[in-house]
Formats: sequence, structure tokens, C-alpha cells
Amino acid sequence: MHDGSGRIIVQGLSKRYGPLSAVQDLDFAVRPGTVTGFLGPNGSGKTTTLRMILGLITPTSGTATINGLPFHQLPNPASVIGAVLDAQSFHPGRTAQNHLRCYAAAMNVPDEQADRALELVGLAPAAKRKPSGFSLGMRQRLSLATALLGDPQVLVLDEPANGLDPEGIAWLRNFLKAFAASGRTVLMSSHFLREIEHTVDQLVVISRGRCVYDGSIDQLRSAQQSRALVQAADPGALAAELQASGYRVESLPDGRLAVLGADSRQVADIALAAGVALYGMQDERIGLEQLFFQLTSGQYTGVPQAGPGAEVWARPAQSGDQRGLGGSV
Ligand SMILES: Nc1ncnc2c1ncn2[C@@H]1O[C@H](COP(=O)(O)OP(=O)(O)OP(=O)(O)O)[C@@H](O)[C@H]1O
Repeated sequence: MHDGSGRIIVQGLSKRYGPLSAVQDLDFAVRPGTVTGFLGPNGSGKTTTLRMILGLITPTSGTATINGLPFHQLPNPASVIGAVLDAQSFHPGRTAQNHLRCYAAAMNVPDEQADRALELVGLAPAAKRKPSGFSLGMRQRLSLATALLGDPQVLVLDEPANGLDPEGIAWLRNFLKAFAASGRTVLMSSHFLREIEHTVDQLVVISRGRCVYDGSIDQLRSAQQSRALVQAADPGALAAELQASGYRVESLPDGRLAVLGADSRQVADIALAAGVALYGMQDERIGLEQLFFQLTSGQYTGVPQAGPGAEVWARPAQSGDQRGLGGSV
């Protein structure tokens, strides 16, 4: 029997394709009551991981369990986990309702459950229409309804927001948040942080098959750092004063100082007290997307490289980065 916990637990999960390590030694847990985003650039190993969780790909090593069991050992998998992986194709002759009823019959689920799933995703008014005439958003909802047929405890969705317009994304957000608020579990992948940042509570970020962040989105937000860029008459003297006050200071190639965790007023006060003249100052805040860019060590292409001084922030992902940021970024 499964433990009914609604947890997905991934331990030491790896997948090799010949010389390519698609997924390397992944460890993470997905809890009920949360929406967990599985974020990574294209080709970072998200789909491979989700397919291993769903028993569609055999891992090279490691395990993935749902409710304490590998997918293939779940006694009634459709009632435990529902998934939308690829853009689904629909039989051209069937209505949305018939499509779902066919799946329901195959799963030994009553027709009423198919109608309920249509209602849940807001497609009841289109029940008698054929999906060939549906918008992308409606087709995504029908795929979601298929995943909901078994009234599962856990939902796994691969890039569900892909191609949706802002209205579709807002609908999906509300749906998934409500699903999680009812004590169920959601794991959704995306390669685009902005698409999911207001939907997810937890984030697992992967880059080149490795986990580079596992924690809450709030924790990631609080790791967003500010820094003051300052041009001083005597940078050496000012740097010494700032360091004596406990600030981390970096020299930029253009001669300015970057003072981490400080704003320009704090720097100005110290400069004044030290009698160092200032010629210019600028406050800078590193955004969530830039952080994601750093975490994935440049593999992410959602945002351009940061402007002057970006080298101060950028650093390669290391194995030690695998658990939370610990304020180190
Ligand atoms: N069957 C396969 N044979 C060989 N290589 C594969 C196979 N499936 C995936 N890969 C490779 O494994 C890596 C991870 O692919 P995967 O599809 O898991 O990434 P992804 O993060 O889901 O990417 P995307 O966001 O583009 O869907 C890629 O380099 C991909 O080319």
C-alpha cells in the first residue's frame, strides 16, 4: 500500500543517454499543499525527470516515489497522480465530453467523473464541441481535465503555461493554487520564471541536469541583493572604510566600487566621515530573473546578461549550491 502522503520524493536520480548526463544525482521532495515549480532552461533535464517520476523512463540510478512507492507499484495510479506531459492530440471526430468519457471508460471511472472534470476546468459549456475548434488554452484545459479524471492527489504538469496568453496563465494559476490549497500536490515545470513566479510556493531549479536551487520562492526573493555603485576620489581609502564597517566591496573594471547590501546613503555617510570625495553613485537591485540566470550559470536565455559589472555577480553553479542559497549569491 502507498502511504497516502501526497509526497513526491526524488533521491539520487540520474539518467544517462550514452555520453550525455541528462539528469545528474537529483534530490528533492514535493509536498502536499504546495505548488512546486520545476524550473530550468531548455534541455536542462526537466521532461526527463518528470518522465522518470511517472515511470515512463527508467533511471540510470536513483529513485522517484509518489506516496512512498515507485509509479509502477501504485495500486490505482490514476487516483494518486494525474499528469499532462505533451501537447495532447484529440480524436477529430469526438467531442470534448466523448474524449473524456473514452478515457474514463479505459480507467474504469464513471461518466459523471468526466463531466465533473470538464466543469472543474471550466469547459462544461464546450462539452459538446470538438477540440479541433478549440483555442490552445481550451485544449490545455481539456488535457488537464483528462489528468483530473481519477480525482488524483498529485498533479504533474510539463510546461502547462507554454503558449498560454496572460488570461490563460491567470486561470491556470488560480486553478493550481486552489488545487494545492485543498491539500493536494502540484509539480509543474517551466523554462520561464516569469510565467510561474506568481503561481509557485516552492522552486526546484535545475541546470544541465543538476539541482542548483531547492527552496521557497520567498527565500529566493529575499536573496535578491542590492548594491551601491560608487565613484570615489580615493577608492582604496573608501574601500578600507567600508570594509571596516562590515560591507563587502568589489572593484569594477571601470574604477568604481560595488558595495554589496548597501544603498547610496549608507555609502555617502561613510565617505563623508572618512573625508573621501564622491563623484557619482548609483543604487542597483538584482532581480529574480537575473538570479535565475546566475543560478543556471548563463544557460537561461530569458534575460540578457546584466550590464556593466555583471562579472561581479556571475559565478558558475557548483555542487555545493545544491541546497538553498544560504545568502551566498
Ligand atoms: N531519448 C533521448 N536520447 C538522447 N538524448 C536525450 C533523450 N531525451 C532527452 N535527451 C537529452 O537530454 C537532455 C535533457 O532533455 P529534457 O527534454 O529532459 O530537457 P528539458 O529541460 O525538458 O528541455 P525543454 O525545456 O526544451 O523541454 C537534452 O540534452 C536532451 O537533448
